[in-house]
Amino acid sequence: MICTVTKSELNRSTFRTVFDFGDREVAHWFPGHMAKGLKQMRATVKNVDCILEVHDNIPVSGRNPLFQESLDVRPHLLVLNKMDLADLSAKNRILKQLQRDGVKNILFTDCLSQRDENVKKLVPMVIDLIQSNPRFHREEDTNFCLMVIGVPNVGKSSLINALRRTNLKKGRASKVGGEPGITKAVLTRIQVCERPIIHLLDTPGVLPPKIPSLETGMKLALCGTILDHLVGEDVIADYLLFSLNRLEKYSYVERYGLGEPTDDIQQVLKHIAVKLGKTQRVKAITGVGNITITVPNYPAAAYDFIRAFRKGELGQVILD
Ligand SMILES: Nc1nc2c(ncn2[C@@H]2O[C@H](COP(=O)(O)OP(=O)(O)OP(=O)(O)O)[C@@H](O)[C@H]2O)c(=O)[nH]1
Repeated sequence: MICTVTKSELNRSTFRTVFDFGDREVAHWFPGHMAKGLKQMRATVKNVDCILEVHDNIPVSGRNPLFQESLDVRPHLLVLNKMDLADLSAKNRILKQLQRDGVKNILFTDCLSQRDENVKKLVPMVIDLIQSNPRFHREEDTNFCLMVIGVPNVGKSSLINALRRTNLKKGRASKVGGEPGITKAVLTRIQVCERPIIHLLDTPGVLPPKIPSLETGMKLALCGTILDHLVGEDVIADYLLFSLNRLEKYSYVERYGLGEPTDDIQQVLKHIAVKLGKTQRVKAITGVGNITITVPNYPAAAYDFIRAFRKGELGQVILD
């Protein structure tokens, strides 16, 4: 049998199979003030009928085991948001994995879409869940109260806005931000449905992500859960390239005019910088005097590469 291996395939066979995280210290990646939320959430949970736990394209390792330990006393719906950015061919595998972890109720959403059918299903699902579980001291109350929780930047505020848009035809109530931790730890009740009356407790639900390994930490960083500068945009960009190659998502090659997949982040960033005109003129001292040379602005290119991924422009991906 004749087996033809292209030059590009041969190159790819030399790509990294493991990422070298170095001796980074994840302990400092998560600002302490966010951990305070958990205490507040524990105190609040007794006034809640159902918990909406929101996650994005790290649906398994992005979850915080503290949730199961301290908040899993109420009916629970896991909302996997940003599904427009996810590779849905992995959906069944993820569902099985989550079911093995004891998660029974799961809904996939895209909160930015005005026509997401699953956002419409959320209220009926929640009502079903509440009515099939004991409500204890809240049995007489005809109004329902939900709590939204999740690690930063997964779209909790966007979900609240989508629910208001869908069920009340109302606009934004919750501030949406691209930086993790924009939702402040203040308890706010936001109405999301008229019949029955359903309120959501916005904002206390920022769980500090549990970072059991550098790999999980880097996935969280890639999805914008951790402030970029705490991890380093250069290393996030390199981990992004590593992940795209591992998942065989090669659309970056054409987008940045690279010719073929590469495992070399400097090469990718150089192309991005040139393509986007993100170059800097710097002075260099040579043996024959000072000259000005043009060099790629690597930080700006890294920033652009990461942003493109988060907007789904480098393909649909599930990192778990
Ligand atoms: N593509 C896509 N982006 C989304 C979706 N939902 C939210 N986003 C974006 O994700 C970013 C974070 O959204 P927020 O709603 O502020 O997230 P949050 O969980 O409230 O954030 P914190 O306040 O940091 O806890 C924003 O840039 C949103 O536009 C979605 O379904 N799809």
